[in-house]
Amino acid sequence: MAVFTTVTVPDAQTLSTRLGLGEVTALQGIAGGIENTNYFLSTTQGDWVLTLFERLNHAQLPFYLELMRHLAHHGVVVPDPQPDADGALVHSLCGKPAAVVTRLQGRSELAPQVAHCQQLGLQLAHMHLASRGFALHQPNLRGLSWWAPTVAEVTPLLQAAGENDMAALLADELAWLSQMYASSDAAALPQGAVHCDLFRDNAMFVQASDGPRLSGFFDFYFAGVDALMFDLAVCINDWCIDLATGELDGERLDALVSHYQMVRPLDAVELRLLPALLRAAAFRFWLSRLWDWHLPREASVLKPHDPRHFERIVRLRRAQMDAVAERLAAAVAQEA
Ligand SMILES: Nc1ncnc2c1ncn2[C@@H]1O[C@H](COP(=O)(O)OP(=O)(O)O)[C@@H](O)[C@H]1O
Ligand SMILES: N[C@@H](CCOP(=O)(O)O)C(=O)O
Repeated sequence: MAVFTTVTVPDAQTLSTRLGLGEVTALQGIAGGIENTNYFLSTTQGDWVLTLFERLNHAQLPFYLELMRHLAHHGVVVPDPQPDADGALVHSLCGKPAAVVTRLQGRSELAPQVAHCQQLGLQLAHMHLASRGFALHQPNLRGLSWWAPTVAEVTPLLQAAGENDMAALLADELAWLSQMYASSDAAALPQGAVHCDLFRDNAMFVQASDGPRLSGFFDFYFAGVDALMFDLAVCINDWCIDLATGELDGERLDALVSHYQMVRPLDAVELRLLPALLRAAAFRFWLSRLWDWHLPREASVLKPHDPRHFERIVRLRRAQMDAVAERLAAAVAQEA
């Protein structure tokens, strides 16, 4: 359950009135999620999601909420944060920073098929095109500059637990990725404000007569400026794998990459570095899961995700660089 702070109907009404959203007709806590307090809120003017932020503070939130608003106003299917009379998107409720965003229809597809990956590829590329005009800048806070100190923090804990192989792999992979990021190819990668955590549980689908239709992406609270291909790599490592083994599923990979390419063709350096960025994206989540596992924080991460899943993926992507490069080139060629 993810209601850390209880919100009453009068509390919600106060905020709804301030935002000009009408009378509250329903308020229901949302069970999913691990980080924030979320409620479905219905008013006489529509259906919304009310979030009370348990970790992020007022100063940190404008980047994420303004990005969502920018994307929503440029035709991308994302929740639209509602402003107050002064145009502010970050509000206060029950002593916490809060936001009210439009509610997406549908549900997450936790066993995505080719058709879901095609939709994801199209909409992800649209989102990357739309984010180009976004004026605020914040780096990906879970990027390379977070990795080195976090590896230093986690390594002694792994060693104390007798996980010396794991600690060695962490160090080796960090060294390889640091070198990759220092290359001229990496410096040439197109960048933008990207989601950085677009796993299958952060998208919604509705069923249309011709198949699933992506109704939106949400949970932008790890977004930041990074290579567009890093965002695509995060998606591939979650949407296009066999969850039990971490192995890539060729058909879903082709579907995602070829449909992305239809909207935003990859340039040569992006295609060349994508296998390396698959390693980077796997490493990022392996490390954050190790960090959550060994250094759990109060009032967040109720049930830490299993780091072993991403350790497996790191090992696979290291071993499969050439095979993955070939497969990606074929997927891109489908649409050339
Ligand atoms: N804009 C939205 N529209 C519809 N449902 C949403 C929306 N935002 C969040 N949800 C629902 O709330 C749940 C928790 O949201 P999430 O952002 O994952 O929480 P947390 O930040 O705590 O991890 C999601 O699984 C989804 O069901
Ligand atoms: N997707 C990350 C964890 C982030 O949690 P979220 O619920 O905020 O998406 C992972 O799987 O490690």
